[in-house]
Amino acid sequence: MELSFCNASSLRFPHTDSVPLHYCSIPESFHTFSNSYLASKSISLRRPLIWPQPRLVRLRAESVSPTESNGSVDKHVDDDFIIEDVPHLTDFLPDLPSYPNPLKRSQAYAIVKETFVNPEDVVAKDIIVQKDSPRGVHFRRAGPREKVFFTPEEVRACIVTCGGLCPGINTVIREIVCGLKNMYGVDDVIGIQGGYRGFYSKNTLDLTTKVVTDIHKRGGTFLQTSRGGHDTKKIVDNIQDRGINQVYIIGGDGTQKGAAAIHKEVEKRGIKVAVAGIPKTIDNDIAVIDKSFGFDTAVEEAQRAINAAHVEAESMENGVGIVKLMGRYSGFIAMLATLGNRDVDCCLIPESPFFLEGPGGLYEYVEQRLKENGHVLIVLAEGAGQEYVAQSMQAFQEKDASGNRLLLDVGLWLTQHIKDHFTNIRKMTINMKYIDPTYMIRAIPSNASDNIYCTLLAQSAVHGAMAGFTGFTVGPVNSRHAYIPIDRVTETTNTVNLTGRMWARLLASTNQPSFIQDSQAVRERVDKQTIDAIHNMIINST
Ligand SMILES: Nc1ncnc2c1ncn2[C@@H]1O[C@H](COP(=O)(O)OP(=O)(O)O)[C@@H](O)[C@H]1O
Ligand SMILES: O=P(O)(O)OC[C@H]1O[C@](O)(COP(=O)(O)O)[C@@H](O)[C@@H]1O
Ligand SMILES: [Mg+2]
Repeated sequence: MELSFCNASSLRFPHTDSVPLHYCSIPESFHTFSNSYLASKSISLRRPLIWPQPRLVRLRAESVSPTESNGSVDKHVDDDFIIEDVPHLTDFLPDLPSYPNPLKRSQAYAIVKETFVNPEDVVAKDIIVQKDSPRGVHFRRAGPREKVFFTPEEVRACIVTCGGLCPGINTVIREIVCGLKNMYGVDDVIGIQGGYRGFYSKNTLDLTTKVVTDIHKRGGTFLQTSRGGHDTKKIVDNIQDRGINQVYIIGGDGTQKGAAAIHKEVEKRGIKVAVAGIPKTIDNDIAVIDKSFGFDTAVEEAQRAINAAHVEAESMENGVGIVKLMGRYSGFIAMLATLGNRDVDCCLIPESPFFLEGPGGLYEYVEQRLKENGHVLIVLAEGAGQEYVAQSMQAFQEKDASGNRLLLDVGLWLTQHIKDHFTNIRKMTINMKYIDPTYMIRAIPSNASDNIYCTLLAQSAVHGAMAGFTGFTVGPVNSRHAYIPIDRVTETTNTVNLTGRMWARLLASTNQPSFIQDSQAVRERVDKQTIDAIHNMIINST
């Protein structure tokens, strides 16, 4: 297939009808797919795809010498060096005064050699490159800046937690409060209770370092959470009424979309409010960042359930242990909990369709393991096989308050089907043990490594907001913390790459069937889906 530029403002897909495209409206994710993807598929462009305004490289006044500086600057150094920058309060409040960062005087940072992040520092999105590959996409490196745009006395910060639970939320809350106080001398931090709707329907909590000192030892969220209830206007009215000027929003993909809407409304109203998103998701489904906080804790905690199922299964003749783990659309917990365990015979995830009957199917494999090993252990993600469950239950699509599709219980469904098959068709007696530990895993406090991660996230968010950045999400990209435009993390979902090496490692470790009879066909399907996704994005953006 060949893609070519027809002219500067339209892009043609020769194999389909012509799809006109304004050069200035190529969606960001297009670029993600584009240069490297297109190159790998031998798709040639007559000129490289580069980011159009306003997402083109913009390093602001902080990084530009006084002679160069007259507001924001396009730093279009190289066609293939791209910085996806985050907004700054001075974008819509150009006369905002700045102040020297008080961190320099703080006890903690007094002897640090380079207290402040070099404004030119960026973090590369892709670190596996070849000699001739484009330099690609970069994000602004997180950390303290020489100039801040708030005095400690003027800051009134708030923290809100939304969506499902995840280990480590309380650590993030604690470290935002302590970071603001201990690094910047900020005393005024309030907690919004019960998620987004708490902005306009509940009283706030005063969050002092004393109040939050022990909360990291508890699971859940000290501030409570909810789904639904996002009303941008009411929320921003409330932010204004309460005199809040820094908003820290902890939550998943839905929450980050809400944060982006708040940021846009704030910008529209021209008020000095920095909006910082801290990504939370136990499913690890947030794009761009390496991994979400609480994920390691969840994988570790899942071992207890998997081990229990294994003990049960191996203690009886023809024991079948099934464990259901979280993962709506992304099977990361199931995949890594399986890889970390080694007793698991089969892992089923939403990304990888499976089938039950016939050669290469699950029943055949279960029977083989029962004969070879006397027992079998299956781990499955809640989103796996939903199409089967929906068919057999003739369910209609229900949604939760946030609009997420409510899943049917695939664990119970699979348990019943395996039982029926072996009892009625194979006339074998099996001992089935099904464990669903999902809420138990989510509700625990984070482990030590996640606590460290949560601290970095919280402190990076505080540094970013104090430096006047806004509309950003913070997170590690190739293990260096970065400020990422919120839209960037919400426009796609992080899922297990079936054609990547990690899934192959799992298959090699469990020796389970891949449920793929024709791997070339799957690769082509994945490729086609990618091309279709690009195509759809182009259509949607025109
Ligand atoms: N597209 C959206 N725009 C604005 N707010 C949203 C959007 N999607 C979800 N939200 C809000 O974000 C919050 C959490 O969303 P949810 O999907 O339940 O959890 P998570 O953030 O963990 O994905 C809810 O209050 C919901 O109303
Ligand atoms: O029952 P609840 O509280 O709605 O949560 C269930 C969902 O929450 C999750 O744990 C995480 O979802 P979010 O990231 O959207 O909060 C999913 O794995 C699961 O489907
Ligand atoms: Mg979500």
